[in-house]
Amino acid sequence: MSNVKSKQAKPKTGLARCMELASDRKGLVFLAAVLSSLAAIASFIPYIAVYFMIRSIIGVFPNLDQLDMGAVMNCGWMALAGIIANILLYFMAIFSSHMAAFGTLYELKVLFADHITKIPLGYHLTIGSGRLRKIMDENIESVEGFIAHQFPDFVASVTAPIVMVIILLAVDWRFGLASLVGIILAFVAEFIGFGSGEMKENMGKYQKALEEMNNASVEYVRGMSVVKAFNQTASSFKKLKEAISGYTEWVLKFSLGWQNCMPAFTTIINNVYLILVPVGILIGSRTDDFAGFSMTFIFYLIFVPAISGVLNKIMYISESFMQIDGNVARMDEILNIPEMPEPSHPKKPVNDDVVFKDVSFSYTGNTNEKALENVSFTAKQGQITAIVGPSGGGKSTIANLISRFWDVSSGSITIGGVDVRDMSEDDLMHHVSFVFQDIFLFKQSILDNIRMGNPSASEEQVIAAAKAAQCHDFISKLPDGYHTVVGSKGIHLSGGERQRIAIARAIIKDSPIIVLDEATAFSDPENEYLIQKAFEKLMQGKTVIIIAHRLSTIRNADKIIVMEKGHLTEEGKHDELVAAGGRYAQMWNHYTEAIDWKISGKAV
Ligand SMILES: Nc1ncnc2c1ncn2[C@@H]1O[C@H](COP(=O)(O)OP(=O)(O)OP(=O)(O)O)[C@@H](O)[C@H]1O
Repeated sequence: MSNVKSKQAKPKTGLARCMELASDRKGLVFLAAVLSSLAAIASFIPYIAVYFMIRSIIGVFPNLDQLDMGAVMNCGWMALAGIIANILLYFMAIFSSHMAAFGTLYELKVLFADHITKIPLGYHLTIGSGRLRKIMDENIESVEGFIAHQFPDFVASVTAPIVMVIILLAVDWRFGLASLVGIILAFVAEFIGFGSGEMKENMGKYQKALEEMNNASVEYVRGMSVVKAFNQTASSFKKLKEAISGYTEWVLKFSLGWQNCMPAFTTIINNVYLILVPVGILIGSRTDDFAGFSMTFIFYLIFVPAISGVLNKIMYISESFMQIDGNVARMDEILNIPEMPEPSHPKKPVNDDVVFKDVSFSYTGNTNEKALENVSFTAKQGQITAIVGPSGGGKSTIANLISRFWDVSSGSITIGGVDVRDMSEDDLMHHVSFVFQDIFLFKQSILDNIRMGNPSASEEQVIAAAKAAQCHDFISKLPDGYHTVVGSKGIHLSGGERQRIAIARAIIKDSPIIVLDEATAFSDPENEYLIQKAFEKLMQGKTVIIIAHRLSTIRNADKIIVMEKGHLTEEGKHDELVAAGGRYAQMWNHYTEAIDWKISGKAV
């Protein structure tokens, strides 16, 4: 991987960053720039040819029979050659720039895809898939568009005005200056419109708001069932509503920012004769050589409209420059997330004890907002350690840190005596299996979904795991059995069935450590019974860390730890903790009261 694509790139302008990204293809980019400039220069040739043609005609007027037809024809050919040269040179420029752009895009996408698999998994939870998709699809694609189109046009928009100014001043400096006034005014209007810091900032905010709206829309669509179930509307989904309002605000600010400059710019470039004609009248009324004057004046009348084309191009390029600045900044924001460091000499755990030692962690990097503070406990090999506590206590954070979704801020987590940061990613993933509440099934066959836990497993092994996870019966009843594709032909799996498939996945993975997030609610007692049975199979002989929501399931746990506001407040077996009369005892009393209430409520 080239240094140029280093992910720690400092903030740069979009142009500089795109050039850096394409630096492996400098030759092609340079060729595109040269060809594009030549194309722009060639585009002036027809105007000059037409001028010479008219000059030949006026030179003999009214005696047209003295007209040198050869010279006139040559002018015609010259105009045609200019047009063809412009087309060919521009085609070759675009061809070269596309060659450079496609190669760069390919590498960038591979780099980005590789990078997002190496950043801490926790970032995926916070960045959001809508935003990542937009960056991958739109922001990175725009780098390709910029190198392929806007860069050659940008070079042409620098060289063309220079050549144009030289021609304008060389033929007659007075008409030249008169023509330049329009160009300068147009540039001023454009600079006010697009070049101001405020507009750049608005463009950045508009792009960001678009991203947030994307993210919120994806989330809204995903959570549609919940929104509907609670009889809510899109406008009541606060996040989406706010994202749409934010987008509306910035798109309006950005668009309205143009409202004065755009008409000014358009008026100027469409009225290029505004100053030229009065100057022409002034000079013409005082000249002794009227024939010479009229030739020159005609030249300017023919040539000056070419200015509009050049200035129009510059305007669109200015807009794309603002966009690319924001696009590469957002891409670099992700590329600059440090990758999870991999140990150079990975160590192997000697057993499957999981030990938290003085672990503190903050999601924000702000040490005042700790999600965990000085948490120490040991989950012994082959034992069940349950984590309980009120919402926000830090239970999921503990689970996430074990598999390095994030790295601890201080302290250490070891597996079999080895800090998880000193284990290779493969080894760590091999050692730990997760079963979360939020289960993701791919649109693939159930067989492949279970096999995800162990890609080399045979069909028989998959079926054995499914049997252990209590899902064989319902899978067998599906139209294509294990080969039924999830989500196809109206196949719908219940929450409990999905959870059992996830358990089958973990069973087939057969890692020695299981981190389990017990589901908070089961739809029916039968499902609950089956899931419990599946859990029991999964937990057999493993080191289990279970985030428990119903205290009945953990009565027999070897150890229970109570988490409150990021602190481990109690630790022990069920009976010990109940006897201690602390927070756990209080929770247990509430729990048994609730059960009693349910039973007596049923009896009434
Ligand atoms: N991705 C995140 N970014 C920032 N803060 C977070 C993130 N995830 C959790 N937190 C914060 O960390 C603290 C601990 O949260 P955690 O999810 O670990 O609690 P929990 O005990 O699992 O809660 P619950 O039972 O509701 O799932 C909370 O204050 C929470 O707001």
